[in-house]
Amino acid sequence: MSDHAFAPEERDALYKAIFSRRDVRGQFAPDPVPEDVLTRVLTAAHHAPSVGFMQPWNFIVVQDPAVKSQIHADFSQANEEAAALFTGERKALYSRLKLEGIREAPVNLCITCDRERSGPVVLGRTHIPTMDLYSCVCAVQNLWLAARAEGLGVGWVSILHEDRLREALGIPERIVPVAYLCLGYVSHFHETPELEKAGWRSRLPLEDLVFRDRWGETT
Ligand SMILES: Cc1cc2c(cc1C)N(C[C@H](O)[C@H](O)[C@H](O)COP(=O)(O)O)c1[nH]c(=O)[nH]c(=O)c1N2
Repeated sequence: MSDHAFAPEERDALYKAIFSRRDVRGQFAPDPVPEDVLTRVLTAAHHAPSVGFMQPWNFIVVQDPAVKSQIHADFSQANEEAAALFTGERKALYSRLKLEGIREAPVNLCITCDRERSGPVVLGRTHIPTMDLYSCVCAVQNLWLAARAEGLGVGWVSILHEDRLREALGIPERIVPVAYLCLGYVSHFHETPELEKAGWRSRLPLEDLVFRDRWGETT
C-alpha cells in the first residue's frame, strides 16, 4: 500500500486510457480538433521524460491538404514496396489492411528529435546514444494516451521514405523525424488491435515475456 497511489477511480481512468488506446487508421471524423484540445495533448507530450531533461522534440502540426497529399503519395509508393516483401496469403492480407489515415485525419503531426538540443554531452546519453530518440517515443506515447482520454484517435504511420518526409516538411538534416501521426475524432475505437482482428498477429502472453534475473529465466 502506498500513500501516494491514485484514488481507485483515478487509477481506473489511467488504465482505461492505456487499455482502450488504439492505433486508428480508418475511423476519423472530419470534425476539427479545437486548438485548446490540441494544446492539451501537445502539453502531455511535452511532459514526457527525456534523457538529461533534454526535451529533444519538436511538433510539426500539419493541416494543409497539399502537404498531407504529398505525404500520402509517398505512403502509397512505400506501401507497394512493403507489400512486395510479403508472399502468398500474407501478401494478400497485407494488401487488404488500411495502414494510414493521412488525408482523412484533420491533423497530422510529426514528432522530431533534435539530437544536438543540449550540446554534445548529455547527462544519461553518454554511453547509449539512442536515448534521445527513445525520449521522443515517450512523448509520442504520452500524446497517444492523452488523446484517447480526449476522445481523439491517433494512428502512427511509418510506411514512409524518411528522405521524402523530410523534404515534404522541410526538416533540416540534423533533425530526425521520429513519428508521423494522424490525429482526429473518431466514429468509434476498436476493442482490440486491428492487426489482431485481421488475423495478422495476436497479443503474446505476458508470462512468456517476463524473465527473472537473467535472460530466458521465466520462473
Ligand atoms: C513505431 C510504430 C510504428 C507503427 C505503428 C506502431 C508503432 C509503435 N503502427 C500501429 C501498430 O500496428 C499498432 O500499435 C499495433 O497493431 C497494436 O494495435 P493498437 O495500437 O493496440 O491498436 C502502425 N500502424 C499502421 O497502420 N501503419 C503504420 O505504419 C504503423 N507504424
